[in-house]
Amino acid sequence: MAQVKICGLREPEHVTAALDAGARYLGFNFFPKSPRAVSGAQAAELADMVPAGIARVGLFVNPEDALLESVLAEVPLDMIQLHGGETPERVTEIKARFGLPVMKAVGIATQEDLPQLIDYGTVADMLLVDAKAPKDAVLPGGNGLAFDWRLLVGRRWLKPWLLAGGLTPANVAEAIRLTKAPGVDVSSGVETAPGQKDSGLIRDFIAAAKEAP
Ligand SMILES: O=C(O)c1ccccc1N[C@@H]1O[C@H](COP(=O)(O)O)[C@@H](O)[C@H]1O
Repeated sequence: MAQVKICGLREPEHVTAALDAGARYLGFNFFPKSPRAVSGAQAAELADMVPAGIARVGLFVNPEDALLESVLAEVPLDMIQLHGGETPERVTEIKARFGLPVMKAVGIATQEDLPQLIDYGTVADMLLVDAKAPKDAVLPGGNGLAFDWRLLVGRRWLKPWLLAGGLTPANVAEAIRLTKAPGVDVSSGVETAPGQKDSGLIRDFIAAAKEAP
């Protein structure tokens, strides 16, 4: 059964909805330009609601050490998600310095992008296979854009991975069926407007992912 990450949570009711429906990963966004960004204090309150066994993931984009230090001093995260242009060397450095597993996002548009998944698979603990953001996008993820999932058919990576990018309650089962993704990650597909999560959509998404063949 596919595991589910709900990303960009900001409200206690949506954390409860995700936990009750069976999410395995909950994402808190620390990228200031995102409509889903939370402060350390907000995230600490949400993180306290999460039982053992469910991973609290902090999303960062090209973070400096000072940001990681200040967030980790306040929020008990279980994993760091790196969603910018962090190099493999920077992934290794962050893992060593902060002692947490790292999930590295890789943007995919064409098959030329796929070798990055091999490179990052040697250093990251998990891979997040997302749609490549448009060149002029403000956000490097969370844009509700999908890529051609057929690029992933028959591929295997060195590390556990999640599929992301434009997933919704309506298309997630087909995405899992086609790619055989062991897990999926969603942000805008469970929202009614940017940054506005919806408990019903969260439940529908998780149910559809768990029922996927
Ligand atoms: O969600 C955001 O605002 C965001 C900002 C900066 C980097 C990544 C972000 N979100 C991640 O992108 C994937 C895909 O998003 P979507 O479902 O297509 O909206 C999401 O799962 C987050 O991990």
